[in-house]
Amino acid sequence: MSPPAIIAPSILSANFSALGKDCEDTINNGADWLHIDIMDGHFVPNITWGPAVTASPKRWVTEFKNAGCDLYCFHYEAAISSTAADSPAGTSEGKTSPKELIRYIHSKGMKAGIAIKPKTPVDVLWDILDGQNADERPDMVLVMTVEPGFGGQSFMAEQLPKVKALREKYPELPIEVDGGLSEKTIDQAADAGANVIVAGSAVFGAKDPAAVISKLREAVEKRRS
Ligand SMILES: O=C(CO)[C@H](O)[C@H](O)COP(=O)(O)O
Ligand SMILES: [Fe+2]
Repeated sequence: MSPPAIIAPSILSANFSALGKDCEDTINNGADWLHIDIMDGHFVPNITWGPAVTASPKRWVTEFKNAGCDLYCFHYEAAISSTAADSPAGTSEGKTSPKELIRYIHSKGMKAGIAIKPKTPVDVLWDILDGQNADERPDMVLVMTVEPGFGGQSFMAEQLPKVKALREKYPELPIEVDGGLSEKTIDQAADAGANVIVAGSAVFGAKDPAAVISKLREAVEKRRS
């Protein structure tokens, strides 16, 4: 059976002056996960939160584990462009490949996700998903459906063939979509096979966030086979 619906509101669209309350309300409204975008002003043209964030996805694994993260999802493109200087403080582990980074995240007791930007072909993931070592395989793939950087952008339906190709090849893999998801776009994403749904403005901008979360969930659940 395909994996269950997981609704992950992006707190990028929350009220930053009442973040704790917004997060609590969102969980009470039925969200499964909270999606926290770590943006560094370098990989994407925006800065969000995190300790003095850099372009390296490996640099902050331990810090985010200690801060309570369960799943650490990094960008494939950031990993392949990282350098030795991006290693975690106090280590000299050198350049990080996506497989090494997944193994490192697992060694810290977190699940690992790998994200691809709209211009990155899905083919780059096959070798990683088919890796011989289970420790080096991701627990989730994220197909970005906007250029990462900002909430409130339009959904890029042309990214959905990537989701479809992933779902056909990996019936049980959690597949996340992020960017422009709402009651208007969820059907296309769910049809393609996405089950982890990130929604920022659609949830935080809604009069009834619980109803939106529930509709997003229903759309995924009714397509499960
Ligand atoms: O990763 C992101 C942007 O890079 C956000 O998670 C995403 O944009 C969510 O916002 P919205 O649902 O409003 O598009
Ligand atoms: Fe995001």
